[in-house]
Amino acid sequence: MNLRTKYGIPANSVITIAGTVGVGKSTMTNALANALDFRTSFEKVDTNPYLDKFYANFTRWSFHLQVYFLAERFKEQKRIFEYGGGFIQDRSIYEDTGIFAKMHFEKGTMSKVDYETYTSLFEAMVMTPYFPHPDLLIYLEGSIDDIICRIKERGRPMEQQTPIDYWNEMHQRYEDWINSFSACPVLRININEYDIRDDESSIEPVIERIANHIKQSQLLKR
Ligand SMILES: Nc1ncnc2c1ncn2[C@@H]1O[C@H](COP(=O)(O)OP(=O)(O)O)[C@@H](O)[C@H]1O
Ligand SMILES: Nc1ncnc2c1ncn2[C@H]1C[C@H](O)[C@@H](COP(=O)(O)O)O1
Repeated sequence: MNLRTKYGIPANSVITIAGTVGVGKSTMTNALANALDFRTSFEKVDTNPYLDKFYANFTRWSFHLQVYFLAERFKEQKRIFEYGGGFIQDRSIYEDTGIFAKMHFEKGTMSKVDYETYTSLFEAMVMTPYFPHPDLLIYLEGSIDDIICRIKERGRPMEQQTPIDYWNEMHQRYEDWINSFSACPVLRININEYDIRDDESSIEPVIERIANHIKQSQLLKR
């Protein structure tokens, strides 16, 4: 019996993993998909044509990058829908607007007109009754020091050259954002509560919590 069946997680569930850069979303996405026998939906970092340029010049490329991410995530949303669910998704679509676009607008690295154009596109595409929200958003949280260590350890050049203040600000914004997030049920997990890199079996308690959370949310919906 696999862990999905053992804990009664519906085969068509869609679980999205949220959290700041470097917190461990991709690692968790892989671990959960393997354990539950679900498909994965990843952000494509290496083939993103704007990401390097964006890190080199936020003001010049922030609008282009947001539109690119929005299109990519929307295509992924369609793919998930066409398969009928059964997916773990690395980063939610809500973070693009709630964290990144907002932060760049408020810091002055995205113009007001670009931000308004982007927001209206996002709302027209996502905030409609036809857009399927995930069954669960897992929010990974950890201390800024641990997260910065992970960003350094991963070693993406564009992120190494980015000032620490950028990651500090993002970390704070994530905390504020998740405290008022209500588009779908949320399970908060601290990165010190599991160790899937060195101990594969530590995924099982996480799965048990996911199952309980999905069950509770379904009861509340009735
Ligand atoms: N549970 C963990 N324990 C220790 N290191 C981890 C853990 N999860 C992820 N990492 C490491 O942290 C870095 C960032 O992880 P990643 O999953 O790529 O984060 P994200 O997708 O949130 O940006 C990687 O080097 C990864 O190996
Ligand atoms: N919407 C976004 N705006 C700006 N930058 C973004 C956005 N979504 C992801 N990113 C960046 C952040 C990281 O450098 C890479 C990949 O994110 P990760 O959290 O490591 O999966 O893309």
